[in-house]
Amino acid sequence: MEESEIHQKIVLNLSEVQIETIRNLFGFYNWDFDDQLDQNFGGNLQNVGKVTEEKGVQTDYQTLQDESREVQNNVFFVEQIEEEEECRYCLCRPCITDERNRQMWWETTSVPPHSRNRFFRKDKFKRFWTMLLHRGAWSDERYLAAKSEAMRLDGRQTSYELHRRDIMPKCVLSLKIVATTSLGTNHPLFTQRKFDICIVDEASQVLQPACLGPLFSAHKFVLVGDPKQLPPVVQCKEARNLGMDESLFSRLDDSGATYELNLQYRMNSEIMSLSNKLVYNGALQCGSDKVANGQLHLSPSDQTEKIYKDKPWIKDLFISEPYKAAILLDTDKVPAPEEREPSGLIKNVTEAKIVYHLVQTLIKNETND
Ligand SMILES: Nc1ncnc2c1ncn2[C@@H]1O[C@H](COP(=O)(O)OP(=O)(O)OP(=O)(O)O)[C@@H](O)[C@H]1O
Repeated sequence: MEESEIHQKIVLNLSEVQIETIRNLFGFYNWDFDDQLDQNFGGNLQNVGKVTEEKGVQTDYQTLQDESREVQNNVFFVEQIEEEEECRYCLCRPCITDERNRQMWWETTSVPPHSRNRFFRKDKFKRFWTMLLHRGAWSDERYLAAKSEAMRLDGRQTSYELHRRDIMPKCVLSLKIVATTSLGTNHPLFTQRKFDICIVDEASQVLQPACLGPLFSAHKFVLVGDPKQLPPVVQCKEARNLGMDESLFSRLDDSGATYELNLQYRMNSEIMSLSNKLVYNGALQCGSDKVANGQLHLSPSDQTEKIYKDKPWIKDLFISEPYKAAILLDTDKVPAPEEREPSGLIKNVTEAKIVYHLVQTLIKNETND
């Protein structure tokens, strides 16, 4: 090992509980350590930056540094209109998170997003919060008062002291409909307000602990799911045997509480009969005659005719007859054997080629269906 590597510092940004644990551990083994708290960031981010910069890794601290430079060039400058009322949440005149005023900061493209924030929403959202940081919002008395009130209101006491997004602008708090993943509901938006109804889609595939989280943010809930589809994926056999793959939907499923939706609009009657015979015991119905009799009408182009000449089996598949709505292709005699790659993945090149030809034929038809 290189000498320089041996003397590298490891610097962490920690919660109080983690600090206490590490102190005890280091004390027990009599190891040296320094507490280096940075007041501005609530942790020792500066040192994280120093250590990882040497290794050429981009860090949040570096991003902040880059952003600070940009701030000097007024990238985060938000025009303040004195006559407007100041928003008590974002401390701007007028409120910049209001949909009408969004363009005042939203369109800035000169700051490259951090690699972890490259998705559109995260990137824009992060810029907004960084901008508030540079406006000194986090140390403003009004912000601190609102923050302690938010902490008082949050019965769940999630780790607020490290969370800069605990104060939501009024316009965000008052959104009527919010979509999220089950695990996304520890976001302050959900801890600081209660919704009328929480609708959990695909609830029969969500683990019970994950499904319960969002329900605490609403007065009523509706679970939407299909217990005949896959249950939650639990890889551990022991956990499965102990019932971990039972969804909240299955647990609460009861004729008094469950309303069955039997009309479907996605398959014609021929395709539906497969599902009905295999799974739903005849309960599924087509929502309309149009759906029941729906067919794909293909208008072969010159290119399709050429494909049909070379591969007559494809022409046979695409005949527009109701009885041809669901076709099973038996590749046993082709043959189309499966191959296992060294990584353990299974592939079937011949079947992939068949799918390729079918898709090509569909694309080359002159149809708008
Ligand atoms: N009332 C309706 N009239 C016409 N088409 C509809 C109607 N309801 C649903 N559809 C169509 O049926 C298809 C399936 O609908 P949707 O995705 O809402 O079903 P779902 O039960 O949520 O499916 P999943 O099993 O994927 O959760 C869509 O193409 C949708 O446009």
